[in-house]
Order: sequence, then C-alpha cells, then structure tokens
Amino acid sequence: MPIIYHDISALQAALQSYRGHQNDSQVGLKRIALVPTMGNLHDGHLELVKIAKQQADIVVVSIFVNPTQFGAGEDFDSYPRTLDEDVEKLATVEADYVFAPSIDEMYPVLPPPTSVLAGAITAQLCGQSRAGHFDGVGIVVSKLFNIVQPDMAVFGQKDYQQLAIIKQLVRDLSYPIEIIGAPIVRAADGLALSSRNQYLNAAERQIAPVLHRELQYMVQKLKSDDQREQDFGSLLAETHQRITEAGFIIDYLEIKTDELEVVANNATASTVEHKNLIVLVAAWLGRARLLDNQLVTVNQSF
Ligand SMILES: Nc1ncnc2c1ncn2[C@@H]1O[C@H](COP(=O)(O)OP(=O)(O)OP(=O)(O)O)[C@@H](O)[C@H]1O
Ligand SMILES: CC(C)(CO)[C@@H](O)C(=O)[O-]
Ligand code: BAL
Repeated sequence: MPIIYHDISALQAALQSYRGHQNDSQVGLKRIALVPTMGNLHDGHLELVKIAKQQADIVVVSIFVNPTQFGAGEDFDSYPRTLDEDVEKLATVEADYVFAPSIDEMYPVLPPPTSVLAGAITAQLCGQSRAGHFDGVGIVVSKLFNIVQPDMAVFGQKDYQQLAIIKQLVRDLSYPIEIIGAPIVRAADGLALSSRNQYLNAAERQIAPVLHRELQYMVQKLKSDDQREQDFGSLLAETHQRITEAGFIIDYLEIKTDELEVVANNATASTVEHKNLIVLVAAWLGRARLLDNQLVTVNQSF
C-alpha cells in the first residue's frame, strides 16, 4: 500500500532520503515523479501513475480538491472525495506515496495573497468560461512542485489547456521538472474518463460518447481529400449543431493550433499554415461539464 502523508514536513522528510544528499554519495539518488490529482480516481489517473512508474523510481500522487480553482457556484462542495478507495486503487499500480493535505496545510491564508498568473493563454477555452480557474491551478501546482520537488510530473492531455499552462509555468519559473503529457484514457464507447462523469444519469451516459464521435468525425473530415476545401467555420457550425441536437449545451468547440494559437474560421485543411491542429470541446450534459479533444495533422501531401 502507498504511504499516506497529510503534512508537508512529513512527506518532505520521507522523500529526502531519495535525493542522494547523504554523505555526498549518489547511493540514495532516485528519480521522483509527481502525479497531481483531485482524487476520485479512475483508470485515467491510474494510467498516469503507470507512466510515472515507467519513468521514475518513486511515484507520489497528490490528492487535493483545490478550492482556489473552483469559481462561485461550481461544484467544490459536492466534488466526490473518496480517499480510502483512491488509496486502494493506487496500491494496484504500486504508487509509493499519497500526499493528501488539508486545506489549512496547503493554504495558511485563504485566498492566498500571492498569485501565479499564466497570462494570455488563459483568456480562451476553459479559462474564458471559468474565470480565475487557471490562477488557482497555477498556485496549487507551483506549491506541489515546491513541496515534492519531483524530477518529473505527469498530466493528462484531456485537460489540454491545463497541460499547456503547466509547460509554460515550468519554462517561465525555471522549475527543473520534466512535464509528461499522457494520452486520454477512454471508456469502451469512447467517452473520456473523468471524475465528473458520475454526475451523468443513465440516459445522459448513453448520450455522452457523442462528443468523442463528433470529434472523430471532424478529424476524419479534416484529413479527407474530398473535404479539404471546406472552411473550418462551416465544419465547426455543422458539428456544433449535431452536438447540440444530441442534448449538450456547448461551452466551446474550436479548432486551434496544437500550441493553442488562433486558426481563422475561413481557413481550410489545404490553406491552413500550421498543420498540427487540435479540435477541442467543452460541453454540458445535465450537471456534468465534459471535456474532450483530438489532435490532427492536416494537409501534409498538398
Ligand atoms: N481520461 C483521462 N485520461 C488521461 N488523463 C486524465 C483523464 N482524466 C483525468 N486525467 C488527468 O488526471 C489529472 C487529474 O485530473 P482530475 O483529478 O481533475 O481528474 P478528472 O477526471 O479530470 O476530474 P474532473 O472531472 O474534475 O475534470 C489531470 O492531469 C487530468 O488531465
Ligand atoms: C492539476 C490539478 C490536480 C490541480 O489541482 C487539477 O487541476 C486536476 O486535477 O487536473
Ligand atoms: N481536471 C480539471 C480540474 C478542474 O476541473 O477543476
């Protein structure tokens, strides 16, 4: 079973022995990976741990429902907290340590007077509809990096904008941490696994895979020879309509470059300059706000 720590100092004392500082020898040196989560773990999270295990000797999984990344009226109070089950699941993938701090331990002063802001990248997509969300992610991830001081950290590509922001954070604040992006883990019917999927009722759960199917359809069209003259604006509009007709309320559906730069709506797969694109969606189905995305490389042969 992983060892659980609730206190920063106890976790740091445990990790210190792996850092190779004793007697100036390298004997104790081990690579440490961090997998940050908000708990209520599913196979997507366990995949991050498996990837971490392949790259590192010691894997620390943090479980913390971070209040500073939730806006007013969001689901901070009702977010599922399942620490005992989470620890059992983590034992199956041989995570070494769980860091599950209290709010007071993480935030002696709440809200913290210090900010970690990511700038322009947050003015779009999830950052646009969840004002302040990525400021909260920025400060909590910075704190986790400082507390654990890992050699690497693993994040899922399901939260693609978050992953891009963390890479920017590491670059700009000179964290000596390798950021590993992990592919999206899906249910058999294609739905991206997410803790919030459990907000779906049975009927909504049947509808939910439409999101992935529609992204796949868009990607297929973007790559197909016949469709390469269709402008992105009209492709987005028809997909938007089908997703809405299925019962979703779309927050955003966009085509961006894989670096999250703007792509003009009148571009087509044959005219677009940057060939590595991503289609991203966030949409409400009942109480659940679902995210998905798919990378696509277009127009290589023209
Ligand atoms: N299906 C998935 N595939 C790959 N990574 C995932 C998947 N779901 C979550 N992750 C990653 O797990 C990490 C922790 O995410 P989090 O605990 O918020 O889980 P979540 O299922 O995304 O929950 P939520 O429903 O709150 O979005 C993040 O890096 C996230 O991108
Ligand atoms: C990275 C993270 C654990 C920070 O609270 C959270 O945003 C998440 O679960 O993706
Ligand atoms: N995985 C995203 C965390 C959040 O929605 O707050």
